Amino acid sequence: MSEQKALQNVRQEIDALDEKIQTLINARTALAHQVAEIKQQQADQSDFYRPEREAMILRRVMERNTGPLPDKEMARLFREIMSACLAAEKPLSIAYLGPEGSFTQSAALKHFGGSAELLPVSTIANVFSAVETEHACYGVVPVENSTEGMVSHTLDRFISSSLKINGEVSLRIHHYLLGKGENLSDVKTVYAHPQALAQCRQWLGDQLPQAALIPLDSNAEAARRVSTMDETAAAIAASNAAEIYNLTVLANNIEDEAGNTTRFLVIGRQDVGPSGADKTALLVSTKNKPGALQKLLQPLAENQISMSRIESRPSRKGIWEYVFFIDIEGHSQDSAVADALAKLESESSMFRVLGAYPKAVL
Ligand SMILES: C=C(O[C@@H]1C=C(C(=O)O)C=C[C@H]1O)C(=O)O
Repeated sequence: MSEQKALQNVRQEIDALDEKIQTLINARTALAHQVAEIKQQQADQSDFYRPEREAMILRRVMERNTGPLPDKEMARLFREIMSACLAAEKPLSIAYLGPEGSFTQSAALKHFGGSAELLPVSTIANVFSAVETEHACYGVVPVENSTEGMVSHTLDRFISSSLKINGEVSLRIHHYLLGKGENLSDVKTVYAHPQALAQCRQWLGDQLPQAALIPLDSNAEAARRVSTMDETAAAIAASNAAEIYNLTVLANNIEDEAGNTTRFLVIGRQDVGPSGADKTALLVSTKNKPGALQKLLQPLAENQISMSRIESRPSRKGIWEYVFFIDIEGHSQDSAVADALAKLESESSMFRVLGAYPKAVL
C-alpha cells in the first residue's frame, strides 16, 4: 500500500470516530438537559452548577485513563465538555479580578472551562460585591502564592461577607517582561502588581538594577498602561497579556522560584456537598488569653485532622484582636470533621465555616 493510501485510510478512520464522538457528546448534552429539567422541578431549586459532581467526574476520568493521551489532557477535554453542557442549560457568569489577561482570568478559565461568561472586575472587593449582588453567579479571586504568601485583601473581605468558598484553583505562574521595544537595555521603568514585583525581585535586581519599580493594581493593568507608553516602559504580566495589549516579550519566565504557583478561590452563594477529597475553610477567633489558640486547635489533633494552613489577621473590631483563617483536610459534613468542628466552635468566641469544597483536580 502506498503511503498516500495508508494516510487516507487512517484519516477515514479518524473521520468515522469523530462522528461517533460528536454523537456521544450530543447524547451527553441531552442527558445534562434532563438533569436540568429535574432540577427545575425541585422545590429548593438546587444549583445547576455542582462543583462536587464535576470534581468527581474529572477524578474518575483521570483514574480510568489508560492513555496514550495524558490524564490531565483528558481531564481538560472533559472539563470543556461539561462546561459546554452546562452552558446549554444555564450560562454561568463568573466575575474575576481583571482586567482581561490577568492570571485570575486564566484561573477562571481553567476551573469553569471556555463556555462560562467571564466578567472582569477591577478589585478583589468588587468580585465579592458582584457575587453578593447576584450580578455574577460565582467569583474567582487569588488567595495565596507559593513565593509571597497570602493575599490579605481576599482573606479580609471574607470577614464582612457571607459568601462561601465553592472551590479552589491552582495555577503555575510564569511571569513575562513585556514592552514596546526590542531591547531589555532600553527599559527604565517596570510596572506590575506588588506580588509580581516581589516574585521577580532577584531577576529585576540582576537584569534591570537601575529600573524604577512601580506597583499597580494588577499585571494586566500594567500591560495595558505600557501599551500606551514608549520603549522605556515595561510590564510584568502573563504571556496572554502580550497578545491582548500588543506588546513584545522582552524576557520570559523571570520569576525567581521555579515552582511559583498561585492558589485561587471560587466564591459563591451555595453550600457544596462532599466529593470524597475535600477541604474546609474556617474563620475563628478566640479570647486573647494564654494557651487559647492551642486549646482551640486541640480537637483537630484529637480527631487526626490535618491543618494545611493557619493565618492570623487583625479582626478590625478592636486593637490587638485577631481572627484566624484555618484550612483543614476533609469536608465539614465528614463525621470526624463535624465532631472536631463542634468542639472547636465551643472553644471559640467567633466561628464560621467559610466553605467546604473539592480539592483542585486540574
Ligand atoms: C448535569 C449536571 O449538572 C451540571 C453539569 C454537569 C455535567 O455536565 O456533567 C455536572 C455537574 C453540574 O455542574 C448534574 O448535576 O449532574
